[in-house]
Amino acid sequence: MERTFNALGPIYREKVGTLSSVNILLPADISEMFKSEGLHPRRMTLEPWATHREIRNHRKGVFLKNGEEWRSDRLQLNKEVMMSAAVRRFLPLLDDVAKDFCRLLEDRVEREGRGAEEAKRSLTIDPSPDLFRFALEASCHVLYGERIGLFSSSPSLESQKFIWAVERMLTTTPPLLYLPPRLLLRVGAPLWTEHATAWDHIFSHAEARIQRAYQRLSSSQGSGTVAAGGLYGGVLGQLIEKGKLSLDLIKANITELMAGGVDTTAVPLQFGLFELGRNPEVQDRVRQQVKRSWAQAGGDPQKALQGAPLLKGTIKEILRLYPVGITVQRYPVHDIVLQNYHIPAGTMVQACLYPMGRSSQVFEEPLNFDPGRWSVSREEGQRGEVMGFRSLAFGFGARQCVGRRIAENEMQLLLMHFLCL
Ligand code: HEM
Repeated sequence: MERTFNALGPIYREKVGTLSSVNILLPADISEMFKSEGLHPRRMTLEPWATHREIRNHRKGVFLKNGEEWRSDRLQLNKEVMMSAAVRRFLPLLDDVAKDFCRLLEDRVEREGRGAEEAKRSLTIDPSPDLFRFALEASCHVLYGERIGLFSSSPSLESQKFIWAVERMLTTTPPLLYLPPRLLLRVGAPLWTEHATAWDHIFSHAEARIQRAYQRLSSSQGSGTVAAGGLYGGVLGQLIEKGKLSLDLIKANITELMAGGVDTTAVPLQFGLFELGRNPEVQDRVRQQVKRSWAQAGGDPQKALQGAPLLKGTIKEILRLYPVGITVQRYPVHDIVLQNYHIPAGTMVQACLYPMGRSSQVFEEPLNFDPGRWSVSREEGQRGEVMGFRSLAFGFGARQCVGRRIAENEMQLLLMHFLCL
C-alpha cells in the first residue's frame, strides 16, 4: 500500500490509524512541510510535464519510475519567467493579446447583441471556447514571441492542428493518470495512442518555432539589427540567446510551459467572470479601482496593475474558491509531525486546496467572494495567526508553479480590459 497522508481522502493508516474525515491541513502544517528541506512534488505515473523523449519512451513501453529528481534547468527557467525583470519583458505581449480579445468581444456584442442603445447591448454566450483560445494565443505570444492568429475567423491549418492537439492532450490526460500506461500500451488503447499523437503535434509545433527563432536570431546577429518584431523574442528567444540550456532542454521546457498554460488560466477566468457577474457590488468596487489606476498609468499595463490591488485579490479569491490543482503534493525527506501525527519520511502528503480554501478555520466567512480580504497585511492579521501559506493555488517553495507570473498577469490583464470596456 502506498503510504499517503491525505488531508481528507484515503488516509495514512500504517502507523497512525485513521484520521477524522474532516481533518484538513492548515497553513501552519504547510509551513511545517515547507521547513522540511528537499520536498519535491510527486511525479505522476504518466508525467503530464514529461519531456518528449519520455513520452516516446512511454510509447515504446519503457516506463519511467516515479522520480523526484530536481531539474537543474528550473533555475535558468525562473530567470526567464518568474523574476520581475522577466515580467517587465513579457507583460506587453500579454497585454496585446488581452486588448485584442476584448476588442473582438466588443465587436461581437455590437454585431450579435440585443438592445437598441449602443454600449448597452447584451449578448449571452458560453465563453469557455473563447477563453481557451485566448489562453493559447497569450501563451504562444509570451513563449514564442509570435502570434499564432487564433482570433482570426480562419486560423491557418497549422494553428487549427495545434488547437486540436492541445485540446486532445488535455482531454486525454486525466483518464491516463488513473490507468496504468503499461496496460494501455499492451491492449493498444486508442486513448493512449491519441494522447501520444497529440504530444507529437505539440512538439513539432515547438520544433518549428525553435527553428524560426534561430533564423530570426542569426539573421539579426548577422545584420547587427535586433530580432524581427522588436527586442524581445519571447521566453524561447531569451533561452536560445542566453545559450545556457541545450536545445533539447529548451524544447522540453517550452513545451511543458505551453501545455501547462492553457486550461489552467482559461478555467479560473471563467469562474472570475461568474463571480464578478453574480456579485455586482464587488464588480463595481473592482472596476472603479481599475479604471482609476488605468487612467493614472498613462497606458503602462504594469503600472495599471500595480495600482489595482483588488484585481490581484480577485484572482487570489477565485483560486481560493476554485483551485485548479486540487492538491499540492510533497514527499517529506525527514520525518515530520503534522496535527500531532507522525509522518515518516517518504510518505506522500497532500494538501487539499478546496477544503482549505473554504475552511472557516482559515478564512473568515469563507463562502463570501471578497477580493479585499487579501489586502490585509501580515501585521494586521490576528496575533498568532499564520498569515502565510493561505494562498496555495500555485503551490509553494522552490517547486511552485513556474508559470505563476505569466498566469497571474495574463488573468489580471484580461479582467482589467474587460472592466474598462
Ligand atoms: C491559474 C493558473 C495556474 C495554476 C493555479 C497552476 C498551479 C500549479 C501548481 C499547484 C503546480 C505544482 C506546484 C507545487 O507542487 O508546489 C504547478 C506546476 C507547474 N505549472 Fe502551473 N499553474 C497555473 C498556470 C500555469 C501556467 C500559465 C504555466 C505555463 C506557462 C504553468 C506551468 C507549470 C509547470 C511547468 C509546472 C511544473 C513546475 C515544476 O515541477 O518545477 N502553470 N502549477
